[in-house]
Amino acid sequence: MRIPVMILAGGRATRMGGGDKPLLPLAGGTILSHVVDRLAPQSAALALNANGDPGRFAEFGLPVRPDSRAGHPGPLAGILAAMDWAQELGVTSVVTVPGDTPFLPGDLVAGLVAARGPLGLALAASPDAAGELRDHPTCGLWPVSLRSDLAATLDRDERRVRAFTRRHQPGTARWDSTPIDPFTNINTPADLEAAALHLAAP
Ligand SMILES: Nc1nc2c(ncn2[C@@H]2O[C@H](COP(=O)(O)OP(=O)(O)OP(=O)(O)O)[C@@H](O)[C@H]2O)c(=O)[nH]1
Repeated sequence: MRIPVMILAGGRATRMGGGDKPLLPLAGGTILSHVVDRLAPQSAALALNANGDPGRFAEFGLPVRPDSRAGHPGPLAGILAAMDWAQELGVTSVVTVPGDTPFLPGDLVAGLVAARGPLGLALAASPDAAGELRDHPTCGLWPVSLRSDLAATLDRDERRVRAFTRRHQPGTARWDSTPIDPFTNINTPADLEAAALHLAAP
């Protein structure tokens, strides 16, 4: 099953000092180019969720969709935009990934599809430093059937992605480090430096 993927790039990057974190240079490309390279072979269609002038992402040639609900900060607004896009495409599910995770697995979409819960929701997960399995709630497979519940959640000004996913019995797809955790995200300049070193290693 080929499923569309939306890359969430609507954050404010406060820990990075502001601006478009996905467009920061990384190992001969940008953080976002690494995300796109990993997702393009496994998705039926790719789009970006970002607000403001879409022209700054022109080099990628991807559709850029703003948050469906302006004034609702946080990733849930981006996930709603992904569901709206999926509905327009006439498909029943959509995958979202954060735009600041350059090491995503090459079998992400297939793994999420295989792990779907009873309502069709699946989240990616990986063990943390203590070995505890930790889910990554912005990296998941979302059934469009949850759209009206998600819109109502935003209308109530609830912003926590985990609180939303817990209500919908998510399945969990696990990936281990190879040797880096594939869901490592880049939040700070030190994270960016560490990612560049990892990619430069032989
Ligand atoms: N559409 C949308 N996506 C968001 C928003 N805030 C965060 N995200 C996305 O959610 C994912 C996780 O974001 P965070 O790391 O929590 O936030 P960030 O803006 O990237 O960075 P910080 O401001 O440093 O926390 C990333 O893919 C962000 O692009 C938002 O207000 N709207």
